[in-house]
Amino acid sequence: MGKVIAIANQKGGVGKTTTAVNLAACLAHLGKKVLLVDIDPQGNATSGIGIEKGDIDECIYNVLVEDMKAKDVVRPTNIEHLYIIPATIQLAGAEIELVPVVSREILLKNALAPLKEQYDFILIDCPPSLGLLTLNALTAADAVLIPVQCEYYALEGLSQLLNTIRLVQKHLNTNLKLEGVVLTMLDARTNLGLQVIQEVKKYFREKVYETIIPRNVRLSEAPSHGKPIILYDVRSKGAEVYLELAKEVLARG
Ligand SMILES: Nc1ncnc2c1ncn2[C@@H]1O[C@H](COP(=O)(O)OP(=O)(O)OP(=O)(O)O)[C@@H](O)[C@H]1O
Repeated sequence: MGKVIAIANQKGGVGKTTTAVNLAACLAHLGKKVLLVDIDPQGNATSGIGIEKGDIDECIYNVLVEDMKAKDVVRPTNIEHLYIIPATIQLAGAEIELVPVVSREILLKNALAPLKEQYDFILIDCPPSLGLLTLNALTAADAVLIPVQCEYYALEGLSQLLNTIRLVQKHLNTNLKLEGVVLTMLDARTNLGLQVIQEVKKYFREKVYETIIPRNVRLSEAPSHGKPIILYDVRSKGAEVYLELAKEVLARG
């Protein structure tokens, strides 16, 4: 059975999508069959992986709101072994449209269940909120990976997220584990970074791995330089840190 990892943090711009896209590409490069599920209405993982917005007929919206089968929305990407369920701006209304739906927190879990046997990893790129879409991701996931940008307000935001994760563990998904914390856009290990890690360890008994993604890692080497989300060529130096992260994810199993 494939492992489902939600990449979540309700804080905006902390590196969720950049981590999701590059981790997915690196896991695929290491020979794993990977499905990236974009549940952020901004659709940055979708465009970041190379799918033009005008080129999308069906997306995760049709799965969650219109009951379409997830397998019918999966698309191949230009990267071998990497597939995506795209998102479009249509998804922005889904949280309101789903209000009358009973068990609306488990729609994604149910939709992805038949795909778990077909992929080694399913990565879910969450939107910057703790709303219904993120709850669906946390409920569908086996583990959650938290990108944290180490700045002054990081700890406060993190404690909100960890509180939500604990509530999800209690009420919606007793199997949810913490996969790890990715400290993004850091130049070096700082006191704030260490404080963030300590905070996480207070909440979780599982061993949490820590990966540091430096700020502006050779952005100029990225083939999609100039786009908001950088998808590194896995052979480039910029991808090294994501390859290390992918190896840690594999080692954890
Ligand atoms: N390691 C990094 N070094 C420099 N810039 C980075 C790094 N990681 C991400 N960025 C940049 O920071 C911005 C936000 O990153 P990203 O979109 O991945 O965050 P996000 O948490 O998914 O955002 P949102 O909350 O809007 O979904 C992007 O412009 C991205 O290119």
